[in-house]
Amino acid sequence: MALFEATHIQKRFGARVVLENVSLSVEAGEVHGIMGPNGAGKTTCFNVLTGHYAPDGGRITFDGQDITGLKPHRIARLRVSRSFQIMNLFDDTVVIENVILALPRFRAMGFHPGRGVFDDTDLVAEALSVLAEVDLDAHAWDKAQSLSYGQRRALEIAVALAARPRIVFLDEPTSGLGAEATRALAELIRRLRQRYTIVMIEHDMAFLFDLVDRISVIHWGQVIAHDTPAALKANKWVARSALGELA
Ligand SMILES: Nc1ncnc2c1ncn2[C@@H]1O[C@H](COP(=O)(O)OP(=O)(O)OP(=O)(O)O)[C@@H](O)[C@H]1O
Repeated sequence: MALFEATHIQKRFGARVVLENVSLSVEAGEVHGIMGPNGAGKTTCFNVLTGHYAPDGGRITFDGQDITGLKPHRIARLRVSRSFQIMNLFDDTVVIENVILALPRFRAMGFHPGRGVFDDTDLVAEALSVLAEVDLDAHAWDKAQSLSYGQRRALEIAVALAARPRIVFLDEPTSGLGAEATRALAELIRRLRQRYTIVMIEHDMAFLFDLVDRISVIHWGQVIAHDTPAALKANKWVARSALGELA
């Protein structure tokens, strides 16, 4: 049984049908890529899968449980995490604070005016271990705004990992990164894949094809192909219609 499965997902905005019939499944331990031309509906698909938009049709299951239409916080509580295309960090704070604020145990404690973010040494240790997973533990007490662009992307991923997700959705992780930072990110994802199931939208074909087990190609509101990178490269029709760079 697939860990995460979406069947016949539909989503429209007014009269505009963005997802007409999207079905995809992700196995536990897999790195799954989502690609397709600009405006194909990839981010909309993520938004539906993670509860940010309610679908107009179709069904989504996670670990056998129907999660269709659940609110984002309910889905997040099942340990489904996501990162966003636009960097979503608290810049004025130190690196580790970004992670502490995302820890489920910190969030469950609620807000108390007298309590500081760093008061609980167990939470600090937990956040440090998350930062170590993305190689940012040495920068834990630096201001978030002092990080390089590539390190900021790693911190964003750490924020997504803070909930110890069973599956993590990354929306265009290489966007805005130069060649060196992209290489470092590929290395990071190679390590993370040993612990996490990952789904990522990506435009950088070389990056994607190198890292993923399978790819779903979204075009015209549907998954037009679903296969391994090698098989997709060999599929001339897919290459012409959706992979521009490879054609
Ligand atoms: N909230 C919304 N209201 C109306 N239209 C929307 C909304 N969100 C997305 N769309 C439209 O849905 C279409 C698909 O957008 P989406 O961002 O999902 O595509 P994408 O494949 O992620 O594109 P890109 O690769 O450029 O990020 C676009 O035409 C977009 O304008």
